[in-house]
Parts: sequence; structure tokens; C-alpha cells
Amino acid sequence: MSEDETATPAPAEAEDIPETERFEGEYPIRIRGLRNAFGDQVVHEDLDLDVRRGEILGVVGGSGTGKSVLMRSIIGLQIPTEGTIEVFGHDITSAEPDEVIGVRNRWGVLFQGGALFSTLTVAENVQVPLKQFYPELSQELLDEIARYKVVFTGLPETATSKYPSELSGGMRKRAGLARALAIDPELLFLDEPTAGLDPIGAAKFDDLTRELTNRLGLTVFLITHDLDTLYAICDRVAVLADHKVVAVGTIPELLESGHPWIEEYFKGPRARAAQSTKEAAQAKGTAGAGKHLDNTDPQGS
Ligand SMILES: Nc1ncnc2c1ncn2[C@@H]1O[C@H](COP(=O)(O)OP(=O)(O)OP(=O)(O)O)[C@@H](O)[C@H]1O
Repeated sequence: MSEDETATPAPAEAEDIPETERFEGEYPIRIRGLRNAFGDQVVHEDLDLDVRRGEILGVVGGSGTGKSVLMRSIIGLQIPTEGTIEVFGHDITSAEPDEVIGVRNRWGVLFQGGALFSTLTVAENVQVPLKQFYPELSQELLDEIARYKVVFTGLPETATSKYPSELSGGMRKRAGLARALAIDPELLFLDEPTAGLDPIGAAKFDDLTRELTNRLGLTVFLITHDLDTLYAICDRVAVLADHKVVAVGTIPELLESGHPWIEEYFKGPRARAAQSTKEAAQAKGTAGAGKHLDNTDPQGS
């Protein structure tokens, strides 16, 4: 287990989970010449992207530009028509099934809306990937790990026995995050994690993402429409337009690209408001500046 010592103490037997060697290369994800199409509709054409180890990469683009399809391609749920996608150095588009499993157990995914199984409790949801990849774990250990992950994402321990329908939207996101972190991934995919949250809940979730990323040494691929999230926690941002990644960099770097969508998106009134929020937070040394916050969320905000 890789959580640092300041976190809730890890379950005693958790070291029973076999360790995989951590990826030490510079780019956990490398995509070259990606093409995705549905019939005549081309979504991606000649798309290249490198994701750096340890960064939070925000992925933005207009509606329908293929952000979710890109994420699904990387995690093997969408077979591209052309191109290569290397994850931890393995080309998952041509890898043998065994090789793919060895890569899949090193990432976690928070789908839009949390995508929890409604008939399972939070603890049982968190245990789904554990049972899938580590079927040898005892029920006692599964319960302990689930409890640990739930508390780690700022939920009260009592949430473990609740069903998704008994949770607020913010709590469901945290439960989804607990499940995404269940197998101690190195790579985390977040698809619009703050969608549907009120601004306070969204800011808390951003801070939680930043804090966990720092603590666990994660690399994060984060699809979002939320300008506050981009300004507050993303190290770089990749912009999808015209079927490809038209620019990737820090927000000031993107602003130099001159691409019309980027100009409109990052120079509009909402972007200015997001930047002011970030500057105010930095001045106070609090939320949105990636500093430590109390992320516990008993109210589910
Ligand atoms: N399984 C599918 N079959 C056919 N078309 C699909 C499929 N999945 C996605 N598409 C199409 O691919 C395009 C890109 O979809 P995608 O969901 O990746 O967009 P997005 O950038 O994530 O959009 P949004 O920001 O609105 O969530 C859309 O036009 C969508 O209708």
C-alpha cells in the first residue's frame, strides 16, 4: 500500500496485496496517430498526446469533441481504428489479454456520475475491483480495506453500509473515488468529477483530488468543463478540437496558441472569474490553491 503515514492507518494485513512495480518512465500514457470513428462520423483523427507522470492533466473541449471516447480508448473500452496507445509502456491496442490485465490493475476510474452499483452498499462497491483483481483476499480484509478507502476520501465510516441512493451527490462522488482508489492505482481517470456539485462541494472535491494526487503520487487524467477545476488543480490542460489535441500546456501557454476555441474558452467572463477565484485562494493559502483542507464531508457537500 502506498498511502503516506499521515493518512488514516492502513489495515494491518493490507500488505497481503501483491505489489506491482511502479512505473518510473516519464509518460505513463503515450498516444500516437489515434483514430476513432463511428460509421461515417470521425471523432479522432491523427491524435497525439503524452501524459506526464505525476501530473493532473485536465482534458477540455466542446461538447462532442471526443473527451469520453478518448478516455474509453485509453482504458480499453473503445477499440480505435488506427493508432497506438501506450499505458505504462504497453501498447494496449495490440497487447495480449494477460498483459492488458497487468496494466488494468494499475488504474482506477471515476465515471461520470460515480457509476456505483445501486444494489451494492458503498463498501461492496469499493470491493468490486478488489475481488476482480485479488480474488484471494479474505472478506475480513476486504471489509477493512473498503472502510479505510471510504474514510480516506473524506466520508464518515458509517457511509460504508449505505446504498448509493442514501447518499448526496457529493458523497456519491467520494464513494466513486474510494472505489477508483481501491486497488492503489498509479493512474486515475476522472470523467467530469465536479459535474452536478454545488460550487462549495466542487471546490472541496478539487482539493481532495489535489491532495490525494500529491499523497499517493498519482497521475490523473481529468475530463472537465469546470474552469475552476482547471485553474485550481490542473498542472497542464489538453484541448480537444478539430478531431485532435490542438494544444497542451499550462493555461498561460495555451493562451499563446491563438486557437479560436481556446481564446473564447479561456478569455471569456467565466474564465476570468475562475482565475480571480484561484488568485484569491492563493492569497489566502486555502482552497483552490492545492493547499491542505479538512476534506471530511459528513454533510456530503
Ligand atoms: N458508442 C458510440 N456509438 C456511436 N457514437 C458514439 C459512441 N460514443 C460516442 N459517440 C459519439 O462520439 C462523439 C464524441 O462523444 P464523447 O462522449 O466522447 O464527447 P465528449 O467530448 O465527452 O462530450 P461531452 O463534453 O458532451 O460529454 C459524439 O458525437 C458521440 O455521439
